[in-house]
Amino acid sequence: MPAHAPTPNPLDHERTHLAHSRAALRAMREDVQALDIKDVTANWVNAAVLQRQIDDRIKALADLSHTPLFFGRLDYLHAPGADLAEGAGGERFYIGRRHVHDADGDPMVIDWRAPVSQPFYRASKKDPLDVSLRRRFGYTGGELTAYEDEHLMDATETARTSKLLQAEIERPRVGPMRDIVATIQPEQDEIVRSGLSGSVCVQGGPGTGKTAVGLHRVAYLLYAHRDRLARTGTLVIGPNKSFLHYIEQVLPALGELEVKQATVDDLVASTGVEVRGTDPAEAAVIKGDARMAEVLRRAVWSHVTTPSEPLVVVRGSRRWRVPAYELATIVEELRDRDIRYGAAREALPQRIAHTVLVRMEQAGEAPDDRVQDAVARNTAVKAAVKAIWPPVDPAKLVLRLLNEPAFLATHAEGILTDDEQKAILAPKPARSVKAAKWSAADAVLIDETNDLVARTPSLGHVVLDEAQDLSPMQYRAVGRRCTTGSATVLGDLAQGTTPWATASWAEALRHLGKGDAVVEELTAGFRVPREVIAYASKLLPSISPGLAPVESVRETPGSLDVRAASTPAELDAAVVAACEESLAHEGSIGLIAADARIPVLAKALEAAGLAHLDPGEETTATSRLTLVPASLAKGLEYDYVVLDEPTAVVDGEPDERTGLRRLYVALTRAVSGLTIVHASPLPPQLAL
Ligand SMILES: Nc1ncnc2c1ncn2[C@@H]1O[C@H](COP(=O)(O)OP(=O)(O)OP(=O)(O)O)[C@@H](O)[C@H]1O
Repeated sequence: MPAHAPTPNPLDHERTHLAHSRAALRAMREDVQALDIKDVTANWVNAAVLQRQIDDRIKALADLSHTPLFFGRLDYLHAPGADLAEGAGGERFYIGRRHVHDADGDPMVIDWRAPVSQPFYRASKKDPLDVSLRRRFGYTGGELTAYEDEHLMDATETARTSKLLQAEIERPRVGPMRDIVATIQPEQDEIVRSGLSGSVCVQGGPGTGKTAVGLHRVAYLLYAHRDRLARTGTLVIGPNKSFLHYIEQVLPALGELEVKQATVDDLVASTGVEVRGTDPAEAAVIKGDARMAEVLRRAVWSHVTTPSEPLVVVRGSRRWRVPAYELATIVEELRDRDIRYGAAREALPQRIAHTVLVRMEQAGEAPDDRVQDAVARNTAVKAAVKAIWPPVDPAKLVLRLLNEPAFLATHAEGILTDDEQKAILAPKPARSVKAAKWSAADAVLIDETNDLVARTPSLGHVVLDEAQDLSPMQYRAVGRRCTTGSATVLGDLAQGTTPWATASWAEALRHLGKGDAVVEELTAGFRVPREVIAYASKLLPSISPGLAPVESVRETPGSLDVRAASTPAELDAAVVAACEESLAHEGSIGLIAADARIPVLAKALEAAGLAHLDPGEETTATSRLTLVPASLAKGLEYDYVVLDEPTAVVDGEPDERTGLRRLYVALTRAVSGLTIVHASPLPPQLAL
């Protein structure tokens, strides 16, 4: 499409292009709807698969009235690739969520993930990347109402912060998390578009866009490596169900419907045990320690015994004898090979049969493969295999370790101290796998054991969000699900609130098996206004001394309000009043409080006639107030936050540092305003 001369009213011109693009999208959809697959395939299975693909495509081509079809425009000085094709002039591209073409196949809108779209996110005055004009579009209720230009090659034009970007970030939040495809920042884009083969770890303070970046990276990778990832699969791992519910619409909005989501607990649920118990912190820390992997490895492999008896296989009138030392050699060879316990066990009968076959050949017989198979299935061989290399049931093995002090002592010798062993032994012995009160950490141990017995299948790419909270054993559980794929690890060391939270990314990545991942840092904050993040950052020296505070991109005067109630009795009323005031604004409101305060506050809200939601329930235009236990606030955000009694949030945790970290999370959930209401004195760090 040739570059046009400037028209008198650019907005009209752009609206025309929008109308034409929409018509083109409609035509694309109609084309797919008109497809008749009756003659293409007679096989009903193929037909069903094809029909599903067509239905998905029709869904993906829907024109959603509130999702702008394009959000940007790039005018190149030369047509991309002009250096290869002489004589090509400038070219104009509209950038949107999906590719749209006209009846001739010429592009009307280019997918944001295509290489020609990249300068929309990366070009700068310093490095214009051949772009003479970058235009951003503003929409109101689906109508194109504004645009903003940057002439990247005009040295006289002064750089301004984008009002459209500011408006996009401050657009009131109701409903689930949304995509940021129109406003991805250059440092975020570098992460989004980094290659599939390498793993990336992103350290970033609250609201720096880690989750957003991780999700857009998945969308990008699916675009760039669609076939490979369709085969191997992609997975997003988040801390809990309400968080996953909050983010679940982002990828579908970007046209990606196939990405799975799970918590770490969901992953290890494949072990089949029901998690009904909890561990004291001390036991959970030890069970989550990477040393447990070695204890389990030893315990599994301890089942293999060195054969001391010869094996005699009777076939017809002949007896074939394999002496014990030869069996021992086979066993040693299998042990030394880097294969799983179960795979080696399956290989053993064939190995023995092979030895028998060699003997037969030496005796002048000419046995074929069928004879080898028959020998492998021979009762004596089966019995020998069972004795030498018995099957291991992972749940039963972990049950024994946690219930039989002597069994644990044998395998934990030199790895866990006596006290550590005592700490993880079940207080009340459980009789069976079914009867045991398994904890979440136990399920991870079983999952590790499963993998020692049979290799866990690997996905193509895994995004791990809020990664700082995982134990080493949990990292291993995630890592074995992407051994042949790559990972995007997202987190903030200052927000680690589990007793086993990681102290360094290098260590976490090692446990994950991705020690070579690049660690990137995001420091620009998009969520929290400057005043609020500065206040919360006062906690940083106490909770994560090495970390730099987030630099908010947003100045919102009056965004922080700290109110003291004179008595505890007044506190509830003051909190309710603060919620009522917040509800006068547009957007979502989160009342965050120590978990123990939730029932009291729920009653107070009810008494005041204020209906509230639980985290994970969707906010709507009429139901905008969510009552959030501090333990579930991580990763979530609200336009206005009322924070109840900070000291209670701190005191709700087993130690002060964890308490202050929990408070840091709670203080950093607000997009437009934070009101803190307290009756007890604030933690001294905040008073500084
Ligand atoms: N480039 C951007 N343009 C517009 N909004 C953005 C951008 N980057 C991030 N945001 C917005 O900032 C908010 C915070 O992003 P996100 O939840 O991804 O941050 P986070 O780093 O994961 O935060 P936390 O550590 O609290 O989990 C979201 O509303 C997100 O949409």
